[in-house]
Amino acid sequence: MTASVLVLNSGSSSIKFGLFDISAAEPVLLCKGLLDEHEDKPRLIVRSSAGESLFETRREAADADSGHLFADVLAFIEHRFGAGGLRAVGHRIVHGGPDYSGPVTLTDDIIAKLEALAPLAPLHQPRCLAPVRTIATIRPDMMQIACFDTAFHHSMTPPANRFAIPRRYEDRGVRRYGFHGLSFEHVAGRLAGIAPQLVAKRTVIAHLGNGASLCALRDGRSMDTTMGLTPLDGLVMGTRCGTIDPGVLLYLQQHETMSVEAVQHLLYHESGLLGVSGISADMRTLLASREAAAREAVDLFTFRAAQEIAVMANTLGGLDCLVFTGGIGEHAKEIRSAIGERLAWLGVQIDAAANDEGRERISGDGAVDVLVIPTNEELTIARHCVAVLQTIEGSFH
Ligand SMILES: Nc1ncnc2c1ncn2[C@@H]1O[C@H](COP(=O)(O)OP(=O)(O)O)[C@@H](O)[C@H]1O
Ligand SMILES: CC(=O)OP(=O)(O)O
Ligand SMILES: [Mg+2]
Repeated sequence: MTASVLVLNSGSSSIKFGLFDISAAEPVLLCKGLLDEHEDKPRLIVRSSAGESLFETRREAADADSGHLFADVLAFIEHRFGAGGLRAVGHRIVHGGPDYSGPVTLTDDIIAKLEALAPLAPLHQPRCLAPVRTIATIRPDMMQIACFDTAFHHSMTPPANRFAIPRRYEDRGVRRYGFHGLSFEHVAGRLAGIAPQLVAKRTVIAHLGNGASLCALRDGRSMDTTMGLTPLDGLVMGTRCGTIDPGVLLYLQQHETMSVEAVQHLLYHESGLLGVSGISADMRTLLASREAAAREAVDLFTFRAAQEIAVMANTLGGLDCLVFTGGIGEHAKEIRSAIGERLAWLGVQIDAAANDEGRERISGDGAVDVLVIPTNEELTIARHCVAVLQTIEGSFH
């Protein structure tokens, strides 16, 4: 019965999980899985750390809420690895609001406080918190630990985290929080291992997935980021608009007589790559398409990404290192090279062969080091869980 933690990562386009052995100092992945909700009947797929299929189950659409699938995950783990080893469940919680600069053990009061933040991350917060509620019901004694996307950006200070609106709103928490912090934390840690000489340098990490944001990093700390109060700001995303003239929202409500709910739906679900292409939110589909609208959506994506990288470079006073991560950043060489070309004036130059081969370092002769570092939000959460358990229970290694 190995001491373990189960990690759940609910993103906007996927729910991933990982079971980690925590009996040694560094968590080791035992198995991983995906809750696939894209088809009619949601599917749970579990694989070994080497990728071999271990378990698969489908649910009828009628009882398709992911809560039942999490009950299946727990049952599978107890069957395969023995009951009693699981010490905690760690969750990626997208919005932590102003209070949490690190992980926290969940109580009913804290869960209620996090649920109240749902309007600030409507695509994510309910999906992150649903399994917390399910597990609290089916395993009331199980320790649950929240790890926040916002926590890494607590190092941001004014003016980077300030909006130009009256101060009284800032006092009520209306400011830039930033997201994808668990991903940035992992990549910053890997970068320090791969290239310690770059830690003190001016680095921008580009997390390009279904959600996408940038982090301006110096000495391992977030100095600026493209997302704000909500994960709607910044880059063009799968279905989200990113930065937009706020006058557009007023226009839609006044002249198109759209309700607040309709505008929210438009900006979170119908915009971004999907809205501009009219074809898909999925970068793979757009890159494979011959339609002009698909090319235009990809073009806007790389134009805005390069533009915002320059904004982050301004915060840092220059650019020494650019790191790509996330589903698109790790896998779409066309996107990396298009962004690189747009940033040639900043000293970015991507080596075509290294980029095509998917090497870790893809820079050519330019002044900027360009790297591709796969993210691992689940491992970051597992490490946080170990730290929390050590604080509560003392060392258990
Ligand atoms: N080989 C690939 N080439 C281009 N895009 C890819 C590739 N693999 C994944 N992607 C894109 O990555 C995005 C999903 O990113 P991911 O980080 O997995 O999502 P999430 O934000 O839900 O965690 C999708 O747009 C998908 O098309
Ligand atoms: C915060 C966010 O956008 O997350 P994701 O990329 O998982 O949608
Ligand atoms: Mg993600």
